[in-house]
Amino acid sequence: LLSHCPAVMWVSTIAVSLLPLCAALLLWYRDALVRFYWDAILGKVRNYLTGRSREERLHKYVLINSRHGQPDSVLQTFEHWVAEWEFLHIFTEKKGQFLDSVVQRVCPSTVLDLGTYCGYSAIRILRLLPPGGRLYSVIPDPSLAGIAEEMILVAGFQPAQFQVITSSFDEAITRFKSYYKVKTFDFILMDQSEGRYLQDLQALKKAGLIAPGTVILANHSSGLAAREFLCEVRQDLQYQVRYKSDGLQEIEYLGNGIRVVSRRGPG
Ligand SMILES: C[S@@+](CC[C@H](N)C(=O)[O-])C[C@H]1O[C@@H](n2cnc3c(N)ncnc32)[C@H](O)[C@@H]1O
Repeated sequence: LLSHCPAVMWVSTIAVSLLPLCAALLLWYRDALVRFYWDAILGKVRNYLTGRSREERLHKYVLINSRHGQPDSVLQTFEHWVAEWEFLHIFTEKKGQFLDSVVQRVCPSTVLDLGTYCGYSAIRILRLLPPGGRLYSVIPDPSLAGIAEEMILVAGFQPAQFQVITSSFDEAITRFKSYYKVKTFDFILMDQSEGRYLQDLQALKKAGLIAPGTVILANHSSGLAAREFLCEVRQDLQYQVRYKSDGLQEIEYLGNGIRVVSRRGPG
């Protein structure tokens, strides 16, 4: 009987025709949905039950379970936490290996890590820096900065090798030359919110903190929020997008150098 009702037939037709769109949207926003699920529901329940934030729970777990002074053990303990306990938005597995390969190739002396979070990517980079290399890592939230700094120290790095900066990204960028005496960065990891990528890149350039040869690795740069950033670096002949892998874009600042045909990397 229902199949003879025109209204039901219309609704069914529309529902079926919208299915591919819904599937595409689910696929496109799957990372955001996973994040929402963990952040909004399970995370809050756990915060309530333990009286600690997720990052404080991770901090305690790493302090207890890692071998202090051994960066790889600290990194593995982070990864174990993510695999067994709670989702964290950090570089792991494929992305981490790609980050390692870029750092090893660039061999940077001065590094900027935008979006320290709990210090995972900072430790990952620090363990590959040449002697005398220094990493500056920026995170506006002071409680996260405290956790990250302790994690980096637990991994065995000395204060002379790194600086965790607790300030807005804008303020940090304006102070690198005057206060931290940074000339230019050889390598920049962009893992703050994607909507900031373009403005932070422009601010870094305006402040004279990037030079020909500076390599920028931008995470989640294929998403909608980073579209403007990606259009800019693709169109501007001063940049070369060199490798793409798993949502990561490796970009080299050439200045007025010559742009060569782009190469595809692993992944
Ligand atoms: C994806 S996490 C960085 C993860 C880190 N790179 C790692 O792998 O260990 C990004 C961090 O930057 C912070 N962040 C991003 N955009 C921000 C903004 N506009 N203001 C304040 N904090 C921001 C987030 O709160 C989070 O702590």
